[in-house]
Amino acid sequence: MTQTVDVLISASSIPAYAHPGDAGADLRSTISLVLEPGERALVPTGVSFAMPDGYVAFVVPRSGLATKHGITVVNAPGTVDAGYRGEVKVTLLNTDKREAYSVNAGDRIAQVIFMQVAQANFIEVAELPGSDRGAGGFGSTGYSAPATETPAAGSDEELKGQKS
Ligand SMILES: O=c1ccn([C@H]2C[C@H](O)[C@@H](COP(=O)(O)OP(=O)(O)OP(=O)(O)O)O2)c(=O)[nH]1
Repeated sequence: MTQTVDVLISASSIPAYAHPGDAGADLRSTISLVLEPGERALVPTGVSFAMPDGYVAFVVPRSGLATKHGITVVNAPGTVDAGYRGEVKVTLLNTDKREAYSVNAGDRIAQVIFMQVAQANFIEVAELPGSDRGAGGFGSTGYSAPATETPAAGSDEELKGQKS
């Protein structure tokens, strides 16, 4: 079942979830603007929140705008702190190299996701405990599919086996 949290809101248009169970509620622009290729702009949404401590709101791109028009959120996920009472704004970027993108007032430009977060209680130590991964990162596990015991259907090994 979907968890909910009470969030106080002051808004010109209340963000809506398109479907039951959706994680993101759509944010609308309060202004019209044109983003030229490669251009970014800080876009007001007309909403301000008060959420409980221990929560954060993340401002993230809409996949349709990203895929069809190259519109993204520069700092995604934009972090709205629980204590922030100002207007939520979205730093939109038009990554398309050729096409300008027009935003009309009222357009759904991004979405906001509410999540529980913990603050770290930093405990300084001389040496960190070991782990399976250790310090490996940044592609240390490679990029191709891991080798398997059984060759995939249609693989070279399987075809060779059929021939012999
Ligand atoms: O996409 C975003 C990101 C942030 N904010 C607001 C809410 C957030 O609580 C505040 C500060 O954001 P952040 O901490 O990311 O910015 P900063 O550059 O570190 O500024 P500050 O010094 O004010 O913390 O700005 C937005 O409205 N939209």
